[in-house]
Amino acid sequence: MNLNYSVLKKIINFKYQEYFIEKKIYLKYIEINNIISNQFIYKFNIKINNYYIALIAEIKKTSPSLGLICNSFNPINIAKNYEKVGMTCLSIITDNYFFHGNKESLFYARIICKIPILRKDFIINEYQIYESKALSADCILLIVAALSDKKLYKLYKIAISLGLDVIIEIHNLHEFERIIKLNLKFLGINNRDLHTFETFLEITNFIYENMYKNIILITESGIINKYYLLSMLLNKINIFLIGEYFINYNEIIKNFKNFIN
Ligand SMILES: O=C(O)c1ccccc1NCC(=O)[C@H](O)[C@H](O)COP(=O)(O)O
Repeated sequence: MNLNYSVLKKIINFKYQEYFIEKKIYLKYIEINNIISNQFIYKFNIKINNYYIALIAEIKKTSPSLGLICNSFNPINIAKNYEKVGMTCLSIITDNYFFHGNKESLFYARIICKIPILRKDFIINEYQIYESKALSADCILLIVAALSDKKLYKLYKIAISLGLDVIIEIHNLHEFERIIKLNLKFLGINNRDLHTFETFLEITNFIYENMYKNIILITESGIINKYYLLSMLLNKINIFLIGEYFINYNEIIKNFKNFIN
């Protein structure tokens, strides 16, 4: 695990403090939620098996790399709109300190939306996985760059045992080698280096060209126009996680139609 001085390191350090304090707060919820979901991967699997693209639309107000993205941020309305225009799944950032997201948004979006939801946060302990379940997330993200092998494997197993889907996220081939043993069917590739914020879409294409072809890739970050998307489609990458581009405009529906057309 390489956590040299970087934003990711700051976030992870902060998470250790945050969860030291928060652990008791959600305990009540955690005891009452036993719903098995497993809908997230299923949904985008259906899309790509039928030769559609699958879009995971991310809801975030700010980010360390971009600052404020959305002025009049209403995550529940955005979630409703995204569902209405036909997004495959939602990704809701619940980190508060760095992204100004919150857990309640996910909880309420889950009540009003039928499409599956990824809880996007920096998961570093077992407790957060139970918490994700309690919030009714369908899927969690595990960032390889933020976890030791031992912890990554442990958290992955716990999440699967609770009926959560998991997207494991890598940024380079070294991280890919660290997760080979998990025998994954799906893998998230973040085009953004979370230490430096440099974003290159070629990262996904490069990893695709240098790995087994039986793993389906989800490309994440930096997709800000349809030409980027088309270039990825040529490489048979057809699951996209898109935040800034969709959220940046208030006219989400118009924007989405432009994007698809
Ligand atoms: O985006 C950041 O600034 C960031 C910083 C540190 C850790 C994670 C970060 N982003 C999370 C993401 O991966 C993106 O929000 C997601 O892939 C969507 O990216 P985009 O379409 O470029 O908004």
